[in-house]
Amino acid sequence: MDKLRITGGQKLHGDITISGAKNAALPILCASLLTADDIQLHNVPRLRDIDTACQLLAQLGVRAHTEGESITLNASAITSLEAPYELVKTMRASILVLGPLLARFGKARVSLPGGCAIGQRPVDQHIKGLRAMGADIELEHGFVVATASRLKGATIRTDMVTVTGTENLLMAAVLAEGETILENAAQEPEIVDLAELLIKMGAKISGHGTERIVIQGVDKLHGATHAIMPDRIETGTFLCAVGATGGDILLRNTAASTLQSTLDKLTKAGVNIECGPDWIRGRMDQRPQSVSFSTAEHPGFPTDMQAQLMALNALANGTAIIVENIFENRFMHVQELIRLGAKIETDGHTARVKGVEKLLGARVMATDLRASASLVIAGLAAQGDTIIDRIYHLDRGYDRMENKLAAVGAQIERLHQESL
Ligand SMILES: CC(=O)N[C@H]1[C@@H](OP(=O)(O)OP(=O)(O)OC[C@H]2O[C@@H](n3ccc(=O)[nH]c3=O)[C@H](O)[C@@H]2O)O[C@H](CO)[C@@H](O)[C@@H]1O
Ligand SMILES: C=C(OP(=O)(O)O)C(=O)O
Repeated sequence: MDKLRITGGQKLHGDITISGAKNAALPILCASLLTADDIQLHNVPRLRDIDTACQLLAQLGVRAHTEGESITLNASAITSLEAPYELVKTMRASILVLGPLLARFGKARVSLPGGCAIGQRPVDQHIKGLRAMGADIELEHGFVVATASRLKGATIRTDMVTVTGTENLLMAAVLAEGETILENAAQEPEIVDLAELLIKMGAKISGHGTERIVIQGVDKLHGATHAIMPDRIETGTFLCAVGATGGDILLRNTAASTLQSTLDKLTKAGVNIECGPDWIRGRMDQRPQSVSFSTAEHPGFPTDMQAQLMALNALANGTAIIVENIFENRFMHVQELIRLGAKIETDGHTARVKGVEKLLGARVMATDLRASASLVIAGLAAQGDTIIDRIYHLDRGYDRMENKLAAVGAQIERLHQESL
């Protein structure tokens, strides 16, 4: 297992190009199942979840051609309607093949995604919505087994806001007969990106980006070309890093409008933020100020940024109260941040972070994707060496993170398994 070694204390200076968004690319890759024509995607991030999604699509018979950050997919010769456990267990977003397979082929068998470290994460709302559209769904031997002659439009109100739930139902509804209304829909920018691709493919969708999405089903979709939106979480992660270390970084190929709540909190923490049409500059020349926050659905503060902003707070002047409202078990980075010298207490969904003047490098373990990112940020600001173990979590969702950080002055290197 690879590790990262970081020698902290370097200020970050320079440019970083932000990659395409993992959480937009994953549903969009699955949307290729909705047509027999080519789907040509650009700005696809290079990371492990994308490889897993491509393996899953290949297993279903989708042909893919990759060239740099572009992938062309063709689902004209599907050979299987089953997403096996081996692939689904490594990536929960695999459940996103359910809606498209059912809508186009009337059948799908998808392994139930395993309980992941950050919470239980059931898929009951995906199932409830597809049933409302007329699908017959059974849970058999750990698989969701779904059939439908043709899905029928319905008004669906999910019990809570769910991002992949909204995406699955959206992809099912575009080929259903009649009108579907998704109420209490997720409003995340990644939903908008998916809807924009589907519209290019001939889907009739309105209201995406609001809590009520209206879809008029069509008989057939066609090919399209689309560039994946920039990754707002990668953007926010690098801004937290410069907030913790100090310095001046220019993030290119990003979109400030997709991360306003994060930018607001970073500004309160003392980071000087300037935005242009496709760039954000973050400058920091002081000790950060503590900033309290609660995670919420978009446009609220994203749970996927909670760990990173906690790392910044660990070094801040003052005490921050952080409330995690989306996942029941998303504080696993706390124990590791404490190993670096942070002063954090948790009580249920609330963490109290009393900023310290310095962190000291130590050996720590990554427990999930954003927890790993928080340890990188803390390690960059800590005195001495930090070794982060189990960085396969980081590789799931960050595109060559250590290279991007090294290019702006961080002392960070990957220790490959064989060199350990
Ligand atoms: C690939 C992807 O886009 N992942 C993102 C997506 O995950 P994901 O789509 O899995 O997260 P959801 O929005 O579905 O989850 C929100 C909450 O609803 C619960 N829930 C969800 C569905 C369901 O059927 N039943 C149920 O109880 C979940 O356990 C969680 O407590 O949104 C999360 C919330 O912004 C982000 O942290 C993830 O990075
Ligand atoms: C939790 C995340 O991803 P996933 O839903 O793929 O586990 C994330 O991107 O932070």
